[in-house]
Amino acid sequence: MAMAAQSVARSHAASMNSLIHPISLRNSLKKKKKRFDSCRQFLCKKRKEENWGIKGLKERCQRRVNAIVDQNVEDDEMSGLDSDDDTNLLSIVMKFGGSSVASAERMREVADLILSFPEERPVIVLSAMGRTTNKLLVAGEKAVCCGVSHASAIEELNFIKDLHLRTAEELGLDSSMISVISFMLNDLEQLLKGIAMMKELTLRTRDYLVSFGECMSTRIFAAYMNTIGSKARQYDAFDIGFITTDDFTNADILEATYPAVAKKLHSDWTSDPAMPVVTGFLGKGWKSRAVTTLGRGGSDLTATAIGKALGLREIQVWKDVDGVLTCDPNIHPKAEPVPYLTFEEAAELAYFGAQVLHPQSMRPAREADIPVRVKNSYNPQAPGTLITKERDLSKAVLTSIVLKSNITMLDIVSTRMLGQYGFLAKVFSIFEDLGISVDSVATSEVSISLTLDPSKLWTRDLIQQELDHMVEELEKIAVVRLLRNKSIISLIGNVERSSLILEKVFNVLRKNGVNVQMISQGASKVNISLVVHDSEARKCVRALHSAFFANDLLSEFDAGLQNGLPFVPVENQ
Ligand SMILES: Nc1ncnc2c1ncn2[C@@H]1O[C@H](COP(=O)(O)OP(=O)(O)O)[C@@H](O)[C@H]1O
Ligand SMILES: N[C@@H](CC(=O)OP(=O)(O)O)C(=O)O
Repeated sequence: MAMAAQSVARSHAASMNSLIHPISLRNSLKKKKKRFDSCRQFLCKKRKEENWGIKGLKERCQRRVNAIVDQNVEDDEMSGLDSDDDTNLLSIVMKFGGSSVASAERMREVADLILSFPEERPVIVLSAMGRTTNKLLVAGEKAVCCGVSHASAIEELNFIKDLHLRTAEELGLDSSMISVISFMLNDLEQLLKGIAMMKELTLRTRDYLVSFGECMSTRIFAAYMNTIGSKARQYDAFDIGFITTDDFTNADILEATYPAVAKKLHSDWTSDPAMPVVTGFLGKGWKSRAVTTLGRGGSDLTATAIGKALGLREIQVWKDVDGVLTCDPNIHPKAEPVPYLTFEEAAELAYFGAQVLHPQSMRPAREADIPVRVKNSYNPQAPGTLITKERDLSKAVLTSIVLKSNITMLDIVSTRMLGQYGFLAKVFSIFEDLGISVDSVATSEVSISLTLDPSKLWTRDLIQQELDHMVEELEKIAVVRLLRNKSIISLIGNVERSSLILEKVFNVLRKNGVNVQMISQGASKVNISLVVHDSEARKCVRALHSAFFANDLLSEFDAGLQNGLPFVPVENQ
C-alpha cells in the first residue's frame, strides 16, 4: 500500500499543477482511494485464486496503480472493480462441533471466541449440543418398542428436554425464545409417540428425528448472540438451499447447493448484516423434499460447502482436540498434533476412519482451494492443523496412523470361467449393482482380496441380507471366503518412502507376533493400508505409534535416511 499511497500523492501533485477546484480534487482523490482499496482486495483474491508469485503480483500492482493514476478506467483488468469491493462481505466459516457447544458455559466461551476475532465476519456452523444426536437415536430405538403410553418417559427425551431448556434459561434468553424451544421439544415428543405407534423407525424418520438437535442448538446460540448485542440470524440448512441426494442418513450434497446457499446468505448479509448461524449436518432431499443428514460428523461438510459456496478465505473447524493428531488419542494418549496436512492426506485420513473429520468434508475445500484449519475450542492458543493443497513433504515420513475396526474382508478366487479382465470387471459390477462400497483392494491374476465399507450398511439385518446376496452372486464365478472382525490400519504419510516405512512396520509387527492379512498401497500415494484381526489392532497401532513417533524416533529415522541407511530403532533390532 506504500506504493499506492505514493501514487495518490503523485496524482495529487499532478492535479495541483493543473489547478483543479479543491472540492472536485477531493472527490477525485476519494474516488481514487476507493479504487485503490477495491483494487487491493481484487488483487489479493486473484493472487490466491491464480497462485501468483511475488513478481507477478508486483507487475499487476504496478499496472493497476498506473491505470488509476492516469485515470485509465477503461483498462480491461480494472473493469468491475468498484463492484468487487468485498471488504464488508462474509470472510470465514467457523464450525463448532457438539463438544464445543455442550452447555451454556461452553456456548458463552464459543461466543467470546468468535468475538475475539473482530476483524472477521464469520458464518457460524453448529452441531447439536454435546451427545444430543446419539441420545436422539437411542430415544428413537426405544420408541419403536416401548408403546405409545411410555414414549414420554424415555430417559433420553427427558435428558434432551432438560439440557436445552436449562441452557436457554442459563443464557438468559427471553421468554419468546424459551417458548420456541419448548414447542420444538413438544414436537419431538409427539414424533417419538408417532414412532411408538407405528412401531417402526425408517431412515427418513431417523433423519427428521436427529435434525431436532441442530435446529435447537443454532436457535439457542443465535438468540444468545443477539442477547449480548452481536446481531445474529439463525438458518436451517434445509431451508437455504442445501440440496442433497435422497440417501437418508448418508446423503450427498448436490451441485445446485452452492449457488443457492451463496445467493441466500449473501443477499441477506448485504441487505441486513447479521452473523449467520447455520445448522450443520442437515439438508433437503431433492426428490423427497424431506430433511436428510450428511452422515455422522456431517457438520464439517456443511462448513466446507459454505466456504466453497461463498468463496471464503478460510474454513475453521473447532473441536475438542489440538488439531488432527498422529493417531486417535483414545488409542494412544501420547498422540501429537500434526501441524500441516494436504487435502489429499486429510481426506484419506478421514475416509480410513479418523473420526476427527467427516470423510467427504475435504472435497468442497479442495475444489475451491480454501485452507481448512482444525482448532481446539478448549485451547484456542494451540496452533492446530492447517490443511492446504500442497505442503513440503521433503522431511515427511509418517504423518498419522488411523484405525478402522469391525471390517468385513472378502477373498475371491476365480474359478477361471472368465479371463483376467472379465473377472475383475464382473466382480466390481456385482458390487456396483448391490450398491456396496469397497475400501481397500489387493489383486493377483486370479484372485482379489478386498475390504467392505460398513458405514454404507446401516442395520444388522441389512448387512446379513446384503452379504448373503453378494456372496451368492460372486459364487457364480469364484470361490468366496468371507472374513469378519478385521481392522484396517492406515498409514498416512510420504509413500515415496514406502519401503522404509514398511521395513519399520514389519519389524514392529514381527516383534509383536502380528500377521498382516492384506496390504494395499493407495494410488493416492499417501496411504498404505494393512488388514489385521480386530483383536490385535489397537495393540498394533500403539506399537506402531511408539515406534514412529515416540522419543523423536521419527527424526532419527530421517537422519538414517539422509545417510542412505534405513534406521531401525534399537528396540526392534
Ligand atoms: N487422528 C485423530 N486426530 C484427532 N482426533 C481424533 C483422531 N482420531 C479420532 N479422534 C477423535 O475425534 C474427536 C473429534 O472429532 P468429533 O468428535 O467429530 O469432533 P466435533 O464433534 O467437535 O466436531 C476427538 O475428540 C478424538 O477423540
Ligand atoms: N450432530 C451430528 C453432526 C456433527 O457433525 O456432529 P459433531 O460435529 O459433533 O461431530 C453428529 O453427531 O453426527
